[in-house]
Amino acid sequence: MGTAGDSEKKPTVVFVLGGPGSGKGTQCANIVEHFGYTHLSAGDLLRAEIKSGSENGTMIQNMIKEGKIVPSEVTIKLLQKAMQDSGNDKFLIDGFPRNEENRAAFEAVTKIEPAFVLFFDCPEEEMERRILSRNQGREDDNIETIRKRFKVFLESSLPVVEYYESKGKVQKVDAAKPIDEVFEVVKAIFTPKDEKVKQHCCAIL
Ligand SMILES: Nc1ncnc2c1ncn2[C@@H]1O[C@H](COP(=O)(O)OP(=O)(O)O)[C@@H](O)[C@H]1O
Ligand SMILES: Nc1ccn([C@@H]2O[C@H](COP(=O)(O)OP(=O)(O)O)[C@@H](O)[C@H]2O)c(=O)n1
Ligand SMILES: [Mg+2]
Repeated sequence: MGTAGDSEKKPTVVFVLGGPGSGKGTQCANIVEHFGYTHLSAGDLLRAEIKSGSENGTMIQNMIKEGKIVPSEVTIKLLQKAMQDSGNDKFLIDGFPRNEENRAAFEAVTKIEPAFVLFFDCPEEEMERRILSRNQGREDDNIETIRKRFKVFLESSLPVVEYYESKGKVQKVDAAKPIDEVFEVVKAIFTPKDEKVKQHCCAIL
């Protein structure tokens, strides 16, 4: 029962990374529908924690407003609880790890290595356009905070992507294309290899 050395199988985790507005949440919803994963957005979990009136709420709210990254201890606890509550064993972890501290702590605490990292690559101007027309009433979707989030993304989050790149674990997707075109590429990444062979055979028959 969760003790070291037992035979309990570790869950499958895919980290979904990309700049603010690159389409992580949008594509995760599509992946859930087609491939039976549970979608856990670190940002959504932090926003729910603020709403719940938790003692960390004010701290989290201030950090999000400034585009800063919340200490991993807080975020990892929320992720672990959501994983347990889901009853599933396949997870898309969206917007996490966002810095080296997030990454190292998650690995140390959960002992889980991601199966791979899905990275949405999108130019900043396009991400800015998308966030400014997102209309989700988010306190951090204003131009001042957006600029700060872009800076944090370049300085702290991209190095995490590079770390996984050096381990050969990154599946990079051109996220500047329309939603359905991005999903075609994403779908191919999640489709098991034997299925792809089958589809290819059917296509040429
Ligand atoms: N490929 C795309 N092309 C145009 N708009 C998109 C695309 N993907 C997402 N969007 C829109 O851009 C906004 C940001 O997408 P979202 O999934 O919330 O990104 P993220 O979670 O990476 O911040 C949303 O309003 C969404 O509908
Ligand atoms: N791992 C994470 C993820 C998000 N966050 C905070 O939550 C904010 C919003 O994250 P998000 O993933 O919902 O944002 P988008 O990339 O979806 O636009 C970030 O700018 C951070 O302030 C965090 O502190 N740590
Ligand atoms: Mg999101």
